[in-house]
Amino acid sequence: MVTWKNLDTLESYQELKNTARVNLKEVMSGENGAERVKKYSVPMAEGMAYNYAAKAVDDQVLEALAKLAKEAQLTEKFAALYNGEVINTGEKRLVLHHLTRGQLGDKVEADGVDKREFYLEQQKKVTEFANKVHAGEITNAAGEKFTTVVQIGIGGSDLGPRAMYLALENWAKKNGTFKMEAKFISNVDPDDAAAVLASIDVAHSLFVLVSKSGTTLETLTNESFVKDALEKAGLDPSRHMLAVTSETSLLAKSDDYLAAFFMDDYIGGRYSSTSPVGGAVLSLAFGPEVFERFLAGAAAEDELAKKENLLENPAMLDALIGVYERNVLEMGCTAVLPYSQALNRFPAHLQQADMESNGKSVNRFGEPVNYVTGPVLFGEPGTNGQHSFYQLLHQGTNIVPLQFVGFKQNQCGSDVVIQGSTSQQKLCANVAAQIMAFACGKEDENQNKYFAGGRPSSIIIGEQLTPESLGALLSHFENKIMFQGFTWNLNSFDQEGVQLGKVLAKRVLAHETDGALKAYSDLLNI
Ligand SMILES: O=P(O)(O)OC[C@H]1O[C@H](O)[C@H](O)[C@@H](O)[C@@H]1O
Repeated sequence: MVTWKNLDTLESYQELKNTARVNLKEVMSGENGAERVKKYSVPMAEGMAYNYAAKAVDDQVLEALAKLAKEAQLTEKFAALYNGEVINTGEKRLVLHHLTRGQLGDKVEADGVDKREFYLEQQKKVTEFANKVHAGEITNAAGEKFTTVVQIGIGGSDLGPRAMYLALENWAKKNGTFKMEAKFISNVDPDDAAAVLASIDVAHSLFVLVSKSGTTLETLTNESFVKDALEKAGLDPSRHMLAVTSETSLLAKSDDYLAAFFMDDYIGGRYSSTSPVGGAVLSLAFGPEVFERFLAGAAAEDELAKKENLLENPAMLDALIGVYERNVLEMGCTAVLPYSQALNRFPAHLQQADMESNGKSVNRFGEPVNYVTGPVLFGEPGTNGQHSFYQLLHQGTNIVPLQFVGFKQNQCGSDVVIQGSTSQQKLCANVAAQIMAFACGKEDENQNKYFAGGRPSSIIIGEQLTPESLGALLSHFENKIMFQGFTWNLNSFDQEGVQLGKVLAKRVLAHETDGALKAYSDLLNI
């Protein structure tokens, strides 16, 4: 049995607050620092490692964090989740995204079926469909092969799949598994759909309409936009569109689609990349085998999240160091900085995954909490970010904990030696340099050129960004967010905070406004 308690009622949290602060600059200098880099590292799946040498922790803090993990029953709560308890209390739902990629515990039955079987069956349907499209067995009305796939969706039905597609696009081209180009339409801004439509050959395009609820205004509007374009091109939309939705949504009952693949209410939108929400577009783009390799990487990382020993559980450790930074060291933001161009949109996906999950002021029982919860998360790939917002990270008045991600090898294999080093070496040299610059700073009599240091970071290092390591990376962050939510005693799986704006926008469109909202409507010519 697990008990759900607020963080500030836990004894180990008080103990953690009383641990001595670590002087990062000191501990990362000299041979001491070199030792830490070797010692403070946890293996992840697929040969990756989570290295936290440059975080402001030492053995005492880690011990206190281990006690906190125990008292907060993080392992037991994760087990309760994957064994099918109603963890999403706000919506009274199970939370089963792990089951889309593996079986971590007991068989979970809901709605009268074995849920693992249900997810496998949907994945099989996606695989069969994608194989038929690639083989030219499913074609357009003229009998020609589809060459492009366009995902229409927003939020969780866009960000994760889009980030994953971009992460593997060049890898697939290099490895001969690239099958179809993918594009994404998300924004209700008509310029988004128009630009995508103008960039493709609609007659040879498949459109995947993705909406778990089947009611999202932006997605339904964009569906109409695309249907209109197909009709204007003399094409039958039902020969070009498929749907990914929950079985209970209205979309599931429509005959307007070539095929429909299902998820259910137990897969949160922002956790749906490993369901058909990501599966359809990724299988069509790269082949189902690549998608399965991605799932295998996620499943392997999920297994590590079950480990009770904090120092062997990278997601739990990352989560608790984050809680320490947020609640004890009082740092309000966090930045995710992948030194990999392919992870260009990964921070955007994590913005939703993290902030929509843990951006909350009430606990899982709806009672206000007396401590801070999820941080503001942002990020950009390095080295680009270095020439942009790193100024604030190095010398600003806020200390922002950083999460670097780096790979030893690039994806495309092409590189050049300029001034004695390859571009890949330059990329990796930069991330190493940044970690040390943030941790140790630099003395200077000129205050303008002085770097205080003491700015904590971690780095996930992998061999290469492949389907497996991408899956592992995704799982790591999903599980990190989950463990933080457990520690803060939040329900990380609902998102009531997005509702109010939707309701007010409807009112504006129906011209049912007064006061300032009416004034804004007038200003915007609605
Ligand atoms: O997949 P859908 O039901 O269309 O939902 C799309 C998105 O919109 C909602 O407003 C939520 O904020 C997101 O969590 C969700 O991913």
